[in-house]
Amino acid sequence: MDTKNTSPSTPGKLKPEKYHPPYNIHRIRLSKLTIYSSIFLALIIFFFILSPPSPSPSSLKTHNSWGGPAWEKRVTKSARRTSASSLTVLVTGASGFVGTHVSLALKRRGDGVIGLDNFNRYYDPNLKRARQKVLSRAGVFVVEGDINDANLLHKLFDVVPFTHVMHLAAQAGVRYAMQNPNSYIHSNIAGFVTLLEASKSANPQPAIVYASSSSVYGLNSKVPFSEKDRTDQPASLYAATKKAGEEIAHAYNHIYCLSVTGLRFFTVYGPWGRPDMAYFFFTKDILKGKHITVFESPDGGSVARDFTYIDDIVKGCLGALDTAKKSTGFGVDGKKKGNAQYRIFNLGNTSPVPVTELVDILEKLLNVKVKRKVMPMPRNGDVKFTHANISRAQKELGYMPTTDLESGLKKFVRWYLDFYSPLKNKSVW
Ligand SMILES: O=C(O)[C@H]1O[C@H](OP(=O)(O)OP(=O)(O)OC[C@H]2O[C@@H](n3ccc(=O)[nH]c3=O)[C@H](O)[C@@H]2O)[C@H](O)[C@@H](O)[C@H]1O
Repeated sequence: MDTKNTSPSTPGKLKPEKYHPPYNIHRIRLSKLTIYSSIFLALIIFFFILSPPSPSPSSLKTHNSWGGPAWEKRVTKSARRTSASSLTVLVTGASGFVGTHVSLALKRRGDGVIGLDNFNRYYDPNLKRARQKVLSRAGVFVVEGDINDANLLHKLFDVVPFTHVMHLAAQAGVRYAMQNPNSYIHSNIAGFVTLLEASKSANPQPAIVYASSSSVYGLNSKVPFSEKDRTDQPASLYAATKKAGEEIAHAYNHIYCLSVTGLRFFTVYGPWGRPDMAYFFFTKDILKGKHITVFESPDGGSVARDFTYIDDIVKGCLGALDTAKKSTGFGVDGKKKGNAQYRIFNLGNTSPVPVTELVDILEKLLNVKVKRKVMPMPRNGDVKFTHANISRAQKELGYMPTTDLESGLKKFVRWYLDFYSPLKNKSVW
C-alpha cells in the first residue's frame, strides 16, 4: 500500500486511511519506547539520589544523638560548678546567638553549664558549629538534641540537678513565619511545653528564665512599651507564639509552682549574630555591592527599632538568673508549698533608631556607598517601631544598657570581617 498519498492537502477534506504497520515493527517501536523511558526514569532516580538535600522550610530537622556513659561523663563535667553558691544551668538554644554569649558568660564566672541545641538549618549551621567550637574551648558541652525530645530532657534532669534553665531555643524571625508557620508552633509552643513538663517533674525543680520578645507588643502604640501595656494584638505568628509562651509559663507557675521569668528581648544584635536579621544581611549585601531594601512605614515615616547590644542582653539574662527564686513546687502531701515567682521584663536599649540610620552607620563603618531601595513595609508581620521602658528591669535586675548602636555595630562589623575573611583569621572572640 502506498502511504505517501494518504494525507489530505486541506484538513478534513480527505479522510486518511489508517496505516497498520506490520506487527513486528509496532513491537519494535513499543519496546524502544519502553527502553528510552526506563533509561530516562533511571537517570532521574540516579540524580535524585546523588543530589544533596535542600534546606526546605519544612525540613529543619536534624539528626540528634545522645546517651551512653561517655556522653554522661561529658554532661557531668560541663555541669560542674566552681562553688556551692554557683548556679547549674541548662541553656537551651546554646549554639544560637544569645545562647552562646550567655553560656560563655555563665561559664566564665564559675557556673556549671550544659547547652542543648538541635542545630537546625533555619540559618547557616556552620555558624552554629563555629559557636559550638568556641563553647567547647570554654568547657561548655552542647548536647545535640531537641527540646521536643522528652526522654532526652528527663535524662538530662536525671544526670544533673539543674538549679536553673535558661530557655533560649526558639524559632526566631518575624517574617519567616509566613513561609513556615508550623516551625513556630513546634519550637515556641510544643517545645516549650515539653521543657516545662520536664522541669516540673524534675527534682530539684529548676527556676526557669525564658526568652520572650518585644514583638508581643504588636500593634500597641503607647510608647515606650511597658510590661503593663496590652499584648493582645500580635502582628505576626512569631509574636503570637511568643505571647502564647508567656501565658503557658503563667499556667505552669500557677499550677506547678515553677519559678518563671520572661525576658522580652528588643532586636538583639552583635558579634556572632543571626544571619536572618537585617543588620547582618545588610552588611553581607552591602559588601557584595548588592541593593538593600529599606522599609518605610505605610505613611512614609521611618521604621525604627530599639536595637539592643548583645553584652547588655547578657547582663540582663544573668541578672534574671541571679534574682530568680527557687520553684516552690508541691510538698510531699501533694499540696502547693506557696506561690512561686512570676516575672516579665523588657530588655531593650530605650533608644529607638530608624532603620535608615542603621544603614547610614553601616555605610560609614564598611566604607561602601550603599545602594538602597526604599519601599513601604510589606504586611509581613513587621511593626513600625519598638521602644522599651526598662525601669522594671533596672529596679529588679540592676539592668542598665550601655552600648549605643554605632559602638555595637562597630564591634559587629569587626567580627564579621574577621569571621568571613578569606584568610580565616580566627582571633574573632
Ligand atoms: O525584638 C524582637 O523580639 C525581634 O527582633 C528581631 O526582629 P526585628 O526587629 O524585625 O529585626 P530584623 O528582622 O533585623 O529587622 C530590623 C528592622 O529592619 C527592617 N527591615 C528588615 C528587612 C529588610 O529587608 N528591610 C528592612 O528595612 C525591619 O522592618 C525592622 O524594622 C528578631 O529577628 C526577632 O526574632 C525578634 O527577636
